Amino acid sequence: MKISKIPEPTVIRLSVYSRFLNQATKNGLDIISSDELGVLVGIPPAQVRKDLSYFGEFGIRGVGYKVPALCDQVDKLLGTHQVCPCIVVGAGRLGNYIAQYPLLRDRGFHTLALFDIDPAKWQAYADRENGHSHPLPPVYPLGDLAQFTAEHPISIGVIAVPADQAQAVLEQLLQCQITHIINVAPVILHAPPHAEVRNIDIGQSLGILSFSLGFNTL
Ligand SMILES: NC(=O)c1ccc[n+]([C@@H]2O[C@H](COP(=O)([O-])OP(=O)(O)OC[C@H]3O[C@@H](n4cnc5c(N)ncnc54)[C@H](O)[C@@H]3O)[C@@H](O)[C@H]2O)c1
Repeated sequence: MKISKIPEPTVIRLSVYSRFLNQATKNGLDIISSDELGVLVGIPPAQVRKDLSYFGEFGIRGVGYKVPALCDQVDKLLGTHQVCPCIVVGAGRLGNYIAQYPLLRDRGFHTLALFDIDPAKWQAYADRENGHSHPLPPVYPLGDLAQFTAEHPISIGVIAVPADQAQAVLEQLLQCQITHIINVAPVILHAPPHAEVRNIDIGQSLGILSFSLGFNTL
């Protein structure tokens, strides 16, 4: 099935189901109905049934869905069942956190390396490595980005640098043929149509909540 044929809001909901179903599988839940799934993830059951209809007649009529099998199908559709090699540019607090976050690794998001302009960040990695063996990804100079990406197939690049550096980093990633990008810097980036940039900004969500709370004074 071609993922491009599925509308984006459905893909977003599938990733919500995936998160829930992975946890439910770990907890040993065997069967779930679309009604139960809808209530538990906060999506109307009719919408859940419509979304899951992308899998054809997969559920057991009158019973529901086998949780591990449904989880497997959703992850296969999203592509999260396979390893997705990533790099992170900006080895600061957030960049390191993303690179080391176990849940992302569990979901196939493997950070192969971080890149930074600050020699202290490469040195910190070298010191760590000399001290003991560890599973953390290496930190390299930004100048090594082109060579590294030529030698390793990278699916996703993460931009975790200060806002005023983010556009330049985006352009460097594009030059390295990395077109699928997560940007956590609080800035709007300008990307060509063939690139897909996803922005993640807690500040933006706070603004929306602040409005919902009625904090506006107009
Ligand atoms: N998305 C969110 O909700 C959220 C939350 C917190 C922070 N942020 C943003 O994430 C970004 C990183 O935050 P942080 O706290 O990790 O910052 P940080 O200062 O700890 O780390 C930034 C790193 O980027 C490196 N850097 C600077 N310019 C670079 C360049 N051109 N190329 C490569 N590396 C470069 C720095 O040397 C540093 O190691 C910032 O833009 C920050 O505003 C976003």
